[in-house]
Amino acid sequence: MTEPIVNITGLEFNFDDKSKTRLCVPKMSVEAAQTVFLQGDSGSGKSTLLHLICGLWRAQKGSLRVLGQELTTMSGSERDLFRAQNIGVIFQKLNLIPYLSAVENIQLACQFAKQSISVSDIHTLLEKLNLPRSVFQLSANQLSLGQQQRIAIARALANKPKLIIADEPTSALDQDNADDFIKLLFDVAGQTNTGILFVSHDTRWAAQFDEHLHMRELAVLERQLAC
Ligand SMILES: Nc1ncnc2c1ncn2[C@@H]1O[C@H](COP(=O)(O)OP(=O)(O)OP(=O)(O)O)[C@@H](O)[C@H]1O
Repeated sequence: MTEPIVNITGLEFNFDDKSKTRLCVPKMSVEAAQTVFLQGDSGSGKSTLLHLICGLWRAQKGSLRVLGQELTTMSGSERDLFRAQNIGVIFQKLNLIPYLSAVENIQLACQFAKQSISVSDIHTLLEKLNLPRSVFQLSANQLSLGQQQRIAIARALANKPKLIIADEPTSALDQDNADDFIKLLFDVAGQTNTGILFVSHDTRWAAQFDEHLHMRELAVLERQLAC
């Protein structure tokens, strides 16, 4: 049997803060090409969990394997490279470089992942995402939010990741743009057999996902306030 692309057992993450906040995730998995909608109350630890799965943060205890690699024993730079090469990340804050064009933003992400991509492949990807050719060379800050979202998806897909992690990616969009965004994400991920772990407060789309997880069944957030 193949291992899930995300495979968590007995994970514990302690914030380095006075409140001694700890997130515990006994068990969680995402299968290859599976789409998972993750829901939870504000402050329940959704973003923290995604930061751990992306390798932005490192848990102190337990096991967190992504695509067969144990992230808890990697150094920060190893996790950065692993993320760049294997995980497409789309956060609410798109983190595009504002003065670079769509094409340059994607090239930069590929350079960081030590992978090469041709300009014509970038154009094909951007066209697939319905970004008009006329804006390919404009800087990101000259584009609409919806266009910037498309670049963020293209950048997340450029390295052909097996997993996309999206943390409230639609919260800055109006309903029509948000619906378009989800459709695009599913279309492109479906064509490439990419798994999706998607966090949102908006449950309208939950039914479209293969699995619907809730933080209260998945994790415990403990806080011991210092006296
Ligand atoms: N850098 C930090 N240092 C200490 N505690 C933090 C830090 N970031 C988050 N927390 C705490 O961890 C808990 C989980 O936060 P997190 O951002 O993961 O929740 P969330 O479910 O994503 O919330 P929301 O839906 O409001 O974005 C919160 O109680 C928060 O106060």
